[in-house]
Amino acid sequence: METITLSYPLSEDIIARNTRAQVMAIGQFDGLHLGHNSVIKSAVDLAANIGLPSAVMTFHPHPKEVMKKGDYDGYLTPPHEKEQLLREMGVDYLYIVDFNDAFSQVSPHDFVCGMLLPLQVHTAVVGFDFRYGYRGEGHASTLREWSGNAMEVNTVPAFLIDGEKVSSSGIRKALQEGDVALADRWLGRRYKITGSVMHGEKRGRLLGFPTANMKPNEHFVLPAKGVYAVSVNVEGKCVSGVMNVGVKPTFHSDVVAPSLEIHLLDFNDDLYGKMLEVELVEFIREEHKFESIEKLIAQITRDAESARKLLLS
Ligand SMILES: Cc1cc2nc3c(=O)[nH]c(=O)nc-3n(C[C@H](O)[C@H](O)[C@H](O)COP(=O)(O)O)c2cc1C
Ligand SMILES: Nc1ncnc2c1ncn2[C@@H]1O[C@H](COP(=O)(O)OP(=O)(O)OP(=O)(O)O)[C@@H](O)[C@H]1O
Repeated sequence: METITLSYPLSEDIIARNTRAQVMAIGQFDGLHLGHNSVIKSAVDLAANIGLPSAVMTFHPHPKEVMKKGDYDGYLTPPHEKEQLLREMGVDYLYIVDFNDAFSQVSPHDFVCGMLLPLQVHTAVVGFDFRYGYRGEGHASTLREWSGNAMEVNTVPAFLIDGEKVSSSGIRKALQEGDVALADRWLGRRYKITGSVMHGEKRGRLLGFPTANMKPNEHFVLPAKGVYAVSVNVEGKCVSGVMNVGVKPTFHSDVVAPSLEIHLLDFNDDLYGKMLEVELVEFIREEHKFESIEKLIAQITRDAESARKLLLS
């Protein structure tokens, strides 16, 4: 797969190199959940059937981040992970459009005529509720119209689970409520956060539970504060663990930003500076302020046992 970054208006270079018609799925696609998969798979399958390359057009940064919408809280799949997942789906070209204030003002007509037609989009594949252009005024139904019938448009029906439309915002909400099972069901895989191990306050070892303090390498959506059973990829090796997402109220009363701390089961190597991929497996409990360190240690011992039962038995 080739990744191409674009900005509006398109440069002469980009227009000149795009000489081949393509089938393009268009959308934000944060999370690449099962609804997104059905749109992208439909584009990949159609492209194969008619002998054209398949493409995905997405936008970065997230429009909600640029437009300072109050409900923006990070990425489910930052660009690097999105790229990897799309490659695995067999997409030929990934176009990442620079989403900025100026681009947010581009009209639906100009998006179609100034971006999709010069990129030789033969068929645009979008979901039933796709919106585009200034204030989201463009609909799937107007794509063909603005192209003067030069472009085909395939609209994919809603992908539902238990009667509900699978959506990125639903997955964000589920994670923020600690509902890992729902997030996983809608994603079609486990939610994963990637980051590197930093030095912490070095208290964990004294408690008998050394922890890797992880700094996410992107602005990921964080799950609800609490304790989770996790499966961790440490340099290609899969290790089970238990993670606390929280502010450690037993020791601090003024911390606001939650930290991510992982205790790996049956593991003793030095992890500082290493990259971890942490998959959430199950929510175990909420974070508490304990009245003594002994009570905290007893609880973490039970947490580690719960994680062991969930992951290793
Ligand atoms: C599985 C697990 C559960 C934890 N639960 C809590 C908790 O409920 N309340 C709390 O104040 N700290 C909790 N902690 C955080 C510990 O207080 C923390 O690991 C310790 O302060 C060490 O921090 P440091 O690595 O930054 O030195 C938990 C840690 C782990 C690994
Ligand atoms: N469940 C779904 N079924 C079919 N198409 C979908 C589904 N979810 C999204 N799409 C389509 O995928 C493309 C990308 O959509 P978008 O990223 O806005 O999805 P979303 O999950 O609904 O996001 P949000 O929850 O943030 O509104 C659009 O063309 C959209 O119509």
